Order: sequence, then structure tokens, then C-alpha cells
Amino acid sequence: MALPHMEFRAFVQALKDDGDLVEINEECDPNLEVSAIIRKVVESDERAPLFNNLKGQNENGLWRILGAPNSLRSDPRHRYGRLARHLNLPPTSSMKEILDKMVSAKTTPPIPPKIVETGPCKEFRLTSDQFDLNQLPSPTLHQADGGKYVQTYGMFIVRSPDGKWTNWSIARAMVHDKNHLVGLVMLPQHIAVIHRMWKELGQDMPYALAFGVPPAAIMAASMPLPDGLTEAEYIGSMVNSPLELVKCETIDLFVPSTSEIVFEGTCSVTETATEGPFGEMHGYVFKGDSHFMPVYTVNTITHRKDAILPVCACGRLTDETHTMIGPLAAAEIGYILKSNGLPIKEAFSPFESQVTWVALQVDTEKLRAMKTSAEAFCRQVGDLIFRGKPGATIHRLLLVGDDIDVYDFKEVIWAFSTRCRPVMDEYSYEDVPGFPLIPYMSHGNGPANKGGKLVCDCLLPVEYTTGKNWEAADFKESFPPELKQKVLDRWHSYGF
Ligand SMILES: Cc1cc2c3c(c1C)C(C)(C)C[C@@H](C(=O)Cc1ccccc1)N3c1c([nH]c(=O)[nH]c1=O)N2C[C@H](O)[C@H](O)[C@H](O)COP(=O)(O)O
Ligand SMILES: [K+]
Repeated sequence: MALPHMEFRAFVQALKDDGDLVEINEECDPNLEVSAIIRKVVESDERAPLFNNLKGQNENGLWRILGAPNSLRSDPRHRYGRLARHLNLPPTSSMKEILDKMVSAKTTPPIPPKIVETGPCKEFRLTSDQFDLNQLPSPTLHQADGGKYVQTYGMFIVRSPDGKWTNWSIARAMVHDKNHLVGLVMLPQHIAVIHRMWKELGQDMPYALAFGVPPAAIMAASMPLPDGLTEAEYIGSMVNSPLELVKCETIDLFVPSTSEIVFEGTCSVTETATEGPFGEMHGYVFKGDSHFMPVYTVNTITHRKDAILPVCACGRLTDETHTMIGPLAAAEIGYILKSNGLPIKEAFSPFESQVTWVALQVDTEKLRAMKTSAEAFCRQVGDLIFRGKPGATIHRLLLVGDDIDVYDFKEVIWAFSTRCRPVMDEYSYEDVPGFPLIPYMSHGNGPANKGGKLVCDCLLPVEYTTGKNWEAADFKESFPPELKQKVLDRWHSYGF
């Protein structure tokens, strides 16, 4: 068996070996029961549920469901263990180590994928008359959802008409009828950019939707990597070995050969249908909140025996939309700022902000050398991020000093609450694209797709000029080292 980051089934085995999997063999109903269990799991950082016995499974075991594929573990020492297993990192890895790994391939040469003749994803093949997406165990995730969201953790594979750019990304899709999906295709996402290219040609866009892909691939699929970059090559470089891809049956695209399930077909550039409502990443489902989105025809399904469909039952904290979308955008944002010469050390999207914020740790010594003003610096950061794609889902950028650990929300909210004077230290952006999924945008008082963004300066004025002129009134900073050591050494003998 391959390594966990390179084959989904090996990844599931690794979770089992880690004691991070609960196999449920009694029959479960994909209509809400499965998702209710997953929601309870992700709201308590419980072990990932593998549903082996779903109502509606077909004679070849199509399909089982793995819930919470990339959510959190309750043991603080292994908090991000599931994410670490996606990248062949130790389960004790920190979010910093995980995100550093995701940007590590920025400076190494791409490694193109290797095409293989066949693979496990070809074990079974169903033509469109041999399956009905409503009969297969497509899950309904929230009672107010507009349909069965079968696609929440699969990977869309689409290619520009000139064949130069193959984009891998996660975008949701629900069952429309026995052979059709309808899915969210929304700018500035690359799937929408490429969809438009085909639309201009007047041709439907060929797509593959691969479920249960190599975990390292799904991480890159969820990251806003640069326009034109082919994720397969980036991932190859990141894991330092070529991904193995196999040709689709009916279209000229390639999928990871060990994928659990592959849908193949075309995405219409003319036909739309109602998509949503959907219990979304910010934790809300608004009744009747549906939009017209493109229709995907599913021509063929190929799959492994007893294939596993990974499912993200998203909503309130903490599921894959929080552990991946915000942090991976933060990683790209941090990289962009650094490569533009700005003195940024770390970038993270706090879960507690429902991943609508990114906190940026500033190297204030380098900042002081810039002899810049707060306004100029904040505008430089805001212009670079809010006018670009990686910042699309982020509505607040918080600039914090060297003493603040951006991976620790208690630190971030302390700096924000005490060092950022409301309004005066905040720089607004009303003329940039907004993220319409956030309720104060979609159901708020202003335009849903424009503005509502801030750069919040949580650096005190001295941090721009002469440096930190305070001591934190806490154990760490308000006592001499030898006294602190004495207290620590005697802590138990005091009686604590
Ligand atoms: C991990 C995850 C990620 C997304 C989504 C979900 C999960 C689990 C689900 C399916 C659960 C929810 C869904 C959303 O409803 C959340 C969302 C996020 C961002 C934009 C729109 C919707 N979604 C999604 C998403 N991108 C979207 O274009 N429609 C999507 O449907 N994303 C984010 C998307 O993958 C990232 O932005 C990538 O950078 C996209 O790749 P590039 O275009 O940059 O190459
Ligand atoms: K991507």
C-alpha cells in the first residue's frame, strides 16, 4: 500500500492505526443521519466516522462514507494530526509546519505527473444507464439544504481549452437528477475562470470529479495557488515524487489512479439549475437561498470496490472549511506579502473568526527600518491582498507585532482588543470584491459582492518608530527570569 498522503485508502488505514477512526457497521441513512453524526463529531473533535453500511449502497459496495476527513483531533498534542497525515508529516505537527509544507513547493521545480495505463479507480465502470445518483447513497447534510450534496470533498479537474492549464479544486455540487449535478461555479475561483473560457468558445466544459484522491492533492486543490499553475505538478514537487494519473474513459482528462470514485462528464456553459440552499462554512443555512448555477452531466462513474466517498458536513466550527479554506488562503497570502518584500513573518486564519480574518505577524524591526507610516503600510498590505484572488474569502487583515503568536487566537484577540483603536486604526476597502457567502454580505445591509473589508492595525505607534515600550503584565514578562525559574521549580512544593 502507498503512503497515506499519496493514496486515500492508505490514509484511512493510517487514521485507523492512529486510533482516529470509528467504523460504523450498523446501517446508517445518508438522509441526515450520517451528517448528524458527522456534525456531532466535528463539534467535539471526535474521531473520524467511517460508515461501512449505508442505506442505498449498490451490489459493489458503492459507496461508503468517511466523515470529517480533515477535521481536528481532541488530543492537543495531535490537534492537527489528520491534516498532518494528508502531508506525510508527524501527527504532532503544528499548523505552522503544515502550512510551511504547503508553500514549500513555491521554490522547487515542478514535477509533472506520470501517466499510468490503469489503476484501482478503474475496478468498476458504470455508464449513465447503470446508475441513478438519487438511488446511490448521496447524503443530505442539513435539513434545509436544497439537495443531496454528494460533492463536498472531491476534487474537480478542469482544463483550459488550449490544454495548457489543468486546475484542481474543491467546489461543492448537489444531485440535480439521476445523471446530473448542479454546482457552485463562482468567480474569482479558477473553476469559474476556466468555465468562462469554454463558454466563450460555446463548448461545454469537460470535467472529472475525483473523490478519495491522494490527500496531498486535496490540500493543494483547496489552496488558492497562482493562476495558470497546474496543481498536479506543484504537488509532485511538494511530495518529491510524480503523482500517478490515469486517463478518463470518456473525456481527455486524467485522474489520480487510486481515486475511490470518479465522475466524468461535461459542465454546461448554457444550462443552469437552482443550487442551494446549503449549510455553509460560516455556519448558516438560509431557507430559500438558492441561485442558478451550471449543470454537470455525469456520463460515467468508475470506482474501486467498496469505494469510500469523503464528506465534509460543513457549518459551525470545526470542519474542513475551517481547517483548510482560511489557513491555506493565509499561507498563500503570507507568501505573496513576503515575496513583495513586506516584513511579514507568519500568517494564519483564526478558526474563531470563522476563517474570515487573517492575522499577520509583522517583523517590527524591519518595519521600523522602512520608516513608513501606519496608513502607508496598511494600505500596501490591503492593496496587495484585497485586490487579488487569494484574499477573496478574507474580510479582515490584522497586523500584529512580534510578541503575538498568530496561531493562538487568545494572543490575536488580546492585541486586536487593546492595540487597534476602532475606526482610527482601521483602513476600509469598499471598492474591492467581497465574499458573498458571509451572512453580513449575502443577507446584510450592503452589496453582497463588493466591499466590507478592513485592514486592522494592531501595532501601537511606537512599533513603527522606536519599538515596544511596554511589558505584558503576565508571568512571562513581568518577573525576573531567576524568580520565574524558582516559582516553576517549587510549584508542586507550594502545593499546586
Ligand atoms: C476545503 C473546501 C474548500 C471549498 C469548499 C468546501 C471545502 C470542504 C465545501 C465543498 C465543503 C464547501 C464549499 C463552499 O460552499 C465554500 C466556498 C469557499 C470559497 C468560495 C465559494 C464557496 N467549497 C467551495 C470552495 N470553493 C468554491 O469555489 N466553491 C465551493 O463550493 N472551496 C474553496 C476552494 O477549494 C479554494 O478556494 C481553492 O483555492 C479553489 O481552488 P482555486 O480556484 O484557487 O484553484
Ligand atoms: K487549487
